[in-house]
Amino acid sequence: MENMSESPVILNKHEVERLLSYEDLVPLLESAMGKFSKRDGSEIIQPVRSVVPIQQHNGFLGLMPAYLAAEGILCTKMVTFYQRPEGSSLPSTQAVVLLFHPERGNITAILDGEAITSKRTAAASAISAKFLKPDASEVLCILGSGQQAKSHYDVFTKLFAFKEVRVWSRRKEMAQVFVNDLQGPVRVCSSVKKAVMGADVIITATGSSQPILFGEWVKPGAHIAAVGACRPDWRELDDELMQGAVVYVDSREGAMAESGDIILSGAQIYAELGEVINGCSPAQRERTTVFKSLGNYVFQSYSLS
Ligand SMILES: NC(=O)C1=CN([C@@H]2O[C@H](COP(=O)(O)OP(=O)(O)OC[C@H]3O[C@@H](n4cnc5c(N)ncnc54)[C@H](O)[C@@H]3O)[C@@H](O)[C@H]2O)C=CC1
Ligand SMILES: O=C(O)C1=NCCCC1
Repeated sequence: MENMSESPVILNKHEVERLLSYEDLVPLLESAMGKFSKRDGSEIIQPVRSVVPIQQHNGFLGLMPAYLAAEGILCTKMVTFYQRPEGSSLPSTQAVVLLFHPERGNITAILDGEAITSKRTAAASAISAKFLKPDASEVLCILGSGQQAKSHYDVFTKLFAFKEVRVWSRRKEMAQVFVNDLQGPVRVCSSVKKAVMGADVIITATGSSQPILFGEWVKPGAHIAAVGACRPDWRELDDELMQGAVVYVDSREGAMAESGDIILSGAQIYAELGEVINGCSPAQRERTTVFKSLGNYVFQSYSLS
């Protein structure tokens, strides 16, 4: 979308949803993750995001600039996340992505960031599963029933052939509402333990700040895409799980600054997912693996630019 005029293009949520397909996004994101992990500053510059905590409202504002020289992408995302009470009509995650002309510095596009965040995050988890899930993966389990749960359901069922999909949400009726909106069969589970027992792939996409997923319930060799708990004092996974698994991250610096599951458990980071993509670190599929996702790189606008 080349915009040479003075006024930036403005795309709302529906337009972004229509234009941003997983077919485009997944391979582009995989390539970008690989480039990022080379730490070759001439390819991708992306500092750890700045976060402004908004403690009195259980939220934060994140500022996420990035420059992808080869692709000519200069952009920043601004995102807020608020822990909302169950049933709140407000979205927990809201965002805008600004694209700049890398030579001239003017703003070329203003994009709704909610759909970008949903799809980009789910695409990153799908890439982690592509490399790290057990070879014979039959059961997918999703913890949470919000925006990320939905985008993860969409891309995981699109890319992989699971025989069974389960969902758990802290209020069972919310899990039922979630399932009612989907096309395929999904089993609503009444506890995290029931949902995750025997699952090959587990997605944690909740707003929790305390562990909800415990290592003793997880099938050895399972792959966990841990999407929530993006603050240094928030958790979704317990110490046993974190310490016993092979832990992959999107960005080492980001994880050490922001992931409560890593910082508070003392778990060692084994590799960045980009290092696996580049063939520099093995994908230990036979072990229990955790991909701790933080979203800490702004390839959000990649396939729209
Ligand atoms: N890693 C990444 O790149 C990204 C991570 N996130 C994170 O993903 C998580 C989910 O985000 P959204 O789906 O946008 O939020 P959402 O509000 O749409 O859904 C949150 C879900 O978590 C559940 N939940 C909230 N508090 C809980 C608790 N204490 N225990 C158990 N379940 C709880 C809610 O019932 C709901 O099902 C958040 O933690 C958010 O920060 C969001 C965007 C990108
Ligand atoms: O990468 C993002 O976008 C987000 N990451 C953590 C939670 C809010 C959104």
